[in-house]
Amino acid sequence: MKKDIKALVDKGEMLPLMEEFYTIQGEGFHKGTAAYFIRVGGCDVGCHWCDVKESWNAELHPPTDIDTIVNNAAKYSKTIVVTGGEPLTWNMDPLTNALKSKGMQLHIETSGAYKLSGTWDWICLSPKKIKLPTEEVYEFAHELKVIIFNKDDFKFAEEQAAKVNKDCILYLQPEWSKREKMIPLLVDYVMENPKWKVSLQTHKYLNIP
Ligand SMILES: C[S@@+](CC[C@H](N)C(=O)[O-])C[C@H]1O[C@@H](n2cnc3c(N)ncnc32)[C@H](O)[C@@H]1O
Ligand SMILES: Nc1nc2[nH]cc(C(=O)O)c2c(=O)[nH]1
Ligand code: SF4
Ligand SMILES: [Mg+2]
Repeated sequence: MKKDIKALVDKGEMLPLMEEFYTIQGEGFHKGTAAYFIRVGGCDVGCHWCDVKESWNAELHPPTDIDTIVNNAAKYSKTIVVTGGEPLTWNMDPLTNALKSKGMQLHIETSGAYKLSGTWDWICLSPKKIKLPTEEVYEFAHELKVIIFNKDDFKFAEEQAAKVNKDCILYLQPEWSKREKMIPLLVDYVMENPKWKVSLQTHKYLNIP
C-alpha cells in the first residue's frame, strides 16, 4: 500500500472495504430489520469457525474513502450495520461522524478486542475466548451475543455476562456448522437460565446475504 494511503487508513479516513449490501439484519436484537451493511476488512482474532475468513487480510480489500462509503449507504437505509472483519481494528470516528451527520442510526458488530472508537446507537458485543474484549466495551454494549460451538461455551457465556452492564441484553447464538448438535442444548439452557435469549443467523435460513 502506498505511504499516503496507509496514513489515511491509519487515521480511519479511508477503510479497507470488503463489501456493502442492503439486507435484513439476521441476528440479535434487531433481527428482521432492514439495514445497510458495511463490511470492513481486517481481523486478527482468528476464530476457527469464522464465517467470513475472506475478510481477515486487510490487504485484499481496497482502501476506500469515507465519503464514498457514506454516499453509497445513504442511498439505501437509515440503519447502518458496520461489521467485518473486526471493525475496531480501525479508528471508527471518521466513518461514524460522517454517517451521523446524515442522520443515520449506527450499529456495530464487534468482538470488542480492540479499543472502542466511533459513536454508536447500538453495540453488539460478541466476545471471543482467544482475544478477549477490552474492559471498557462491557460498559457500553447493548447486546452480548455469545457463539455456542461446544458445551464449554456456556461457561464462557456466563463469565462474559458477569462483565456487561445491567441493561445489556443477553443472547446465545449457535455456531452455524454445529447448529444441529448445539440447538437442543441451547434451547434447554435458555429455558433453565431465562436471562438468556436465543439468537439464530436467520439470514442463512432466508438465503439472503
Ligand atoms: C463475522 S463477525 C464480524 C464482526 C466481529 N469481528 C465479531 O466477531 O463480532 C459477525 C458476527 O458473526 C458471528 N459469527 C461468525 N461466524 C459465525 C458462525 N460460524 N456461526 C455463528 N455466528 C458466527 C460473530 O460472532 C459475530 O457476532
Ligand atoms: N443478514 C445479515 N445479518 C447479519 N448480522 C450480523 C452479520 C455480520 O456478519 O456481522 C450479518 C450478516 O452477514 N448478514
Ligand atoms: S472476530 Fe469476528 S471476523 Fe474476526 S475471526 Fe472472529 S468472527 Fe471472524
Ligand atoms: Mg455474517
